Amino acid sequence: MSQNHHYDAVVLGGGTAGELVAAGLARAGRDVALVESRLVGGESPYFSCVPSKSLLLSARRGETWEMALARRDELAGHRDDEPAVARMAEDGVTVLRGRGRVLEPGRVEVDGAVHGFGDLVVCTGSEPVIPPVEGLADVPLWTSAEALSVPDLPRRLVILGGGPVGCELAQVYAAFGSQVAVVESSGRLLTAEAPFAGEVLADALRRMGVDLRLGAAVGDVERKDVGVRLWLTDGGTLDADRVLVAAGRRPRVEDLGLEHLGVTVTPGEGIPVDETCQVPSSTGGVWAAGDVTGIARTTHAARYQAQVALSNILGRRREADYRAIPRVVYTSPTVYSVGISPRQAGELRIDLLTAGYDLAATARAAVEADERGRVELYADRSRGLLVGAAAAGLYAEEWMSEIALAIRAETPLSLLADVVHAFPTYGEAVEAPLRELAGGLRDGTCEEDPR
Ligand SMILES: Cc1cc2nc3c(=O)[nH]c(=O)nc-3n(C[C@H](O)[C@H](O)[C@H](O)COP(=O)(O)OP(=O)(O)OC[C@H]3O[C@@H](n4cnc5c(N)ncnc54)[C@H](O)[C@@H]3O)c2cc1C
Ligand SMILES: NC(=O)c1ccc[n+]([C@@H]2O[C@H](COP(=O)([O-])OP(=O)(O)OC[C@H]3O[C@@H](n4cnc5c(N)ncnc54)[C@H](O)[C@@H]3O)[C@@H](O)[C@H]2O)c1
Repeated sequence: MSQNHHYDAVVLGGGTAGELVAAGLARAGRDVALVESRLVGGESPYFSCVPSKSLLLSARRGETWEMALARRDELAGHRDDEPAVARMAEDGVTVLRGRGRVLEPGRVEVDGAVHGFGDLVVCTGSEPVIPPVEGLADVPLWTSAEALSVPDLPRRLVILGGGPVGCELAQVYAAFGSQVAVVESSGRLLTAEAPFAGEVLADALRRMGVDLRLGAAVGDVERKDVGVRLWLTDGGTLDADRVLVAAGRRPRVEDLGLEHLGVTVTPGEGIPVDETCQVPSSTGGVWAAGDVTGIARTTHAARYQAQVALSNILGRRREADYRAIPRVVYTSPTVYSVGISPRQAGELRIDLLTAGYDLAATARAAVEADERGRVELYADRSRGLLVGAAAAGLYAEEWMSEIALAIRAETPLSLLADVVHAFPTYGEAVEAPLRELAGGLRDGTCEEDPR
């Protein structure tokens, strides 16, 4: 096959990470092509972050489903990527529409046309995992992409998975009147995070009428004359008009031809990257950023990795540091986690010192008439440093940012314990646990709240 054009760099995948790398390289004078098989912009603006946050906000405001849909679709640009394509063109990026696949070192095929490249940046994102449940393939399924782009409001919705996607969408659909059940095979919601966070959220969802089936898996699914019946491993059954699969996502690494560059990929696992976002390869010049690396799987992490890759491709060495990337579930109340979780600490054998505080004890909770939630801070006893935190509470995504900074900057606990917060804010809730941790590390004990 003859080659069309040689680019300094080809970026595979035009989502959050791919757009940022391609635009940055083009602005620096490189000849860049961005290959995108679906919509330039990727998941975040059209199928994930933006529509889900829009619907959650509409639910909190008490809007009708019709108003919420109109707002969601407006914010998602009606899933038209022409403005994004135009922005790429303004930056000097050539957009190649189609599926990209590496043919050999320095050559990539995009829907039959061959192009040359110097550097290759893989930003192909992730895809939903469909669990191997008997009968599931024979019933009409939604993944989050359908749930966030179609206009239907199912009367009875069963969600498989109680992670961030399952919890956010359970709250959306319950708020607008669907009868929602969540089946979560582990014993609790948000199983990767601090146990109290899942409990606060479970309480909020149950109060909205969500039927939580925790510790049960779906054993079998059968299509009925009307809807679907699901048999659970705990002996229970659920009837639904729609099943939404929210059972995790996996990096999109297959059929990219990376083996031609000496890159080993394992289905279900991220493309390996070093701290500069470079992929070990036999040719050099291979980079990856975003969900495809399987490292942090959020839009802000995709942007961070894209900036790191961009800097290194341009010859300015920069290393990624993942110690304080926030993980936020935008339900009401919000669940915010950052750094090491208690579960990870157990896996890594880190001896954690924990201090917590109920938000109900803040004056702000009384003012807002919302006393739900708690904050917990985790220090590494051997290093004497704050290494993780979790909070469930109103606006936690905003007032917990200082804790991310403290973890990233390794700010001494004695200094953090001296920081003054405005009254009356939820942010005051971190003061007592910070003092408790500082005191506990000094004395080898963890003191009671001295207030
Ligand atoms: C329901 C939901 C809600 C979420 N909410 C949030 C949130 O509130 N905040 C947050 O930070 N994160 C959120 N996330 C995560 C966030 O969406 C992702 O982390 C982010 O979109 C990853 O960006 P990316 O650039 O890595 O991949 P993507 O945005 O997925 O882009 C990858 C692109 O590559 C293209 N592609 C793949 N293979 C090829 C190929 N061979 N050739 C050409 N093109 C290809 C795809 O079509 C896609 O457009 C949410 C995720 C979900 C599912
Ligand atoms: N606000 C945000 O930043 C945000 C929001 C949503 C999603 N995300 C990203 O999207 C990714 C995917 O989220 P997710 O919630 O789909 O995945 P997840 O892996 O976090 O959670 C999936 C859950 O499904 C459960 N599960 C798996 N198979 C099951 C089965 N057969 N039956 C019942 N339960 C089953 C698992 O135990 C797990 O708790 C996350 O890694 C996250 O980074 C981010």
